[in-house]
Amino acid sequence: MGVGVIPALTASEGIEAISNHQPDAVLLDVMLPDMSGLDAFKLIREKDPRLPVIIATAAGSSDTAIEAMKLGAFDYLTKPIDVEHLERLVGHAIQSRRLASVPVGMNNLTKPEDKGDAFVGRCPSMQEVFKAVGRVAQQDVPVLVRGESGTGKELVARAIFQHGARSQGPFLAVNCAALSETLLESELFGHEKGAFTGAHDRRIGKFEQCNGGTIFLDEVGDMSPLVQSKVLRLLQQQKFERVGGNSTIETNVRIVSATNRDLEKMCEEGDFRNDLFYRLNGYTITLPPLRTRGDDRVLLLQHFLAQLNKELGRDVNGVAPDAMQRLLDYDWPGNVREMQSVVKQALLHCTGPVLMASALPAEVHSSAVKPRSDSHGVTSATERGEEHPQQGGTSDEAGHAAANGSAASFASFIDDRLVAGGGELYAETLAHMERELLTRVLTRTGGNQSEASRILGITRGSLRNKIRTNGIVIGPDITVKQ
Ligand SMILES: Nc1ncnc2c1ncn2[C@@H]1O[C@H](COP(=O)(O)OP(=O)(O)OP(=O)(O)O)[C@@H](O)[C@H]1O
Repeated sequence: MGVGVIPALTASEGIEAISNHQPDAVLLDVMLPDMSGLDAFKLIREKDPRLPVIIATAAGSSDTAIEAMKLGAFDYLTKPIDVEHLERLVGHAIQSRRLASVPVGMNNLTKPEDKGDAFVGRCPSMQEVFKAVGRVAQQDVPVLVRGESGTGKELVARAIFQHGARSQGPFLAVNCAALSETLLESELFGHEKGAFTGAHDRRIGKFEQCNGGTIFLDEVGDMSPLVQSKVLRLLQQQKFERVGGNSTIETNVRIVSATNRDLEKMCEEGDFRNDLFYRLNGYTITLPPLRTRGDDRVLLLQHFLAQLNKELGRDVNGVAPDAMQRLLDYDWPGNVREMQSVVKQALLHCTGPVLMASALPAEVHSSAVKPRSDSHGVTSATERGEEHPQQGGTSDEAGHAAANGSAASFASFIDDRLVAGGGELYAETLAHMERELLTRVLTRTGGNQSEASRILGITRGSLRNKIRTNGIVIGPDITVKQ
């Protein structure tokens, strides 16, 4: 996995190693020569309550691990250890450590010498966001972070946690769109042994684990009605039951949630509970789309150039004027995340010290013809070409022109890459095809994701992830029926 490992044979050796090396995660056995795993866990937790600890336990003796999870351990593994599961858990633990501990540097809240993730923003609307974070972080109210995909909602959630009164407590993130209803319910609330097929042991959920801390519910608009009602009760009473359990458990968590969906409209249409919306929305912070952030776009380009030059071992220190113009003309449907990925792709294709327009990915080029969203708000390079008014004609003709146009743009995409020398052409071409396919199907279904996932033969969750990772925007001005 590319992680360094520091072994320790006793609890006291381990605790000393934690002080000396400040690891990102701890793998802790429960059978230790000098003390019980639970006592070792308590000592580790006293030192650093945010350090993710994964407990390893023998099959059939998971009680200690479950006890530790109630006290905030990250997760547990049963022996014999399944290496793939171990890798996954360690990966999640490191990511969780990063979310909780790497400081988010907002200009007006942290000093320049602070190391961490820069939250770049000088335009008035971003300054308002930073001020709002400053205002609300110390109040223990639920916060709803809104904004299109890739605008920085997770950074805001981390900043609220880090500047809040619970900053010494745990911070756990759950993506509500990534899990099926049953798995999400169990992830959030835990389950009792035998609650459903495959529930071999009791499991402690994130709300219980995160007691005293902050939980980040990402894509909160994707929760099913059942999970919505359980979260509502939790917000009202700070009480819940594990799935399949009778005893009521109390917890004390602060909820920061995020969504790119139109929750008001979802409430009107009965897809989201009104009462939950008001509870989650103690305070709203809305991130502006990147295309409205003026000169921040240049600041962000410089920021990503510097960051990615370092990461990729490149030394590209300028942007050619025509490349800059294209980057500024582009409307960034996938916002800051898309800019990060465009700069990365451009650096990989760049051959000299200056970033030339030819190194930019195809979607940025096709926006040179000023884009507009289609009537369903689904935008992509291809759709923009397709709907360009100059193409004229009937909608059928436009459709054929679009099909030919996409074939041509696809061929030229491959040709451009061949000229640039390739390197990752297979992966890039598949990504290009995927984006093309998704935007066409979503346009055909009028933005209806259920219908689109049926046509595509993939689950809705998987479609949502693909929409997100491909930076496809289904705008707020359309009716998106789930
Ligand atoms: N203003 C910014 N300055 C620097 N980096 C940023 C900024 N905004 C976003 N990023 C970076 O862009 C990426 C996407 O940000 P983030 O995950 O916070 O977006 P999001 O709105 O939560 O996305 P999604 O809706 O898809 O979950 C991250 O790598 C983040 O660090």
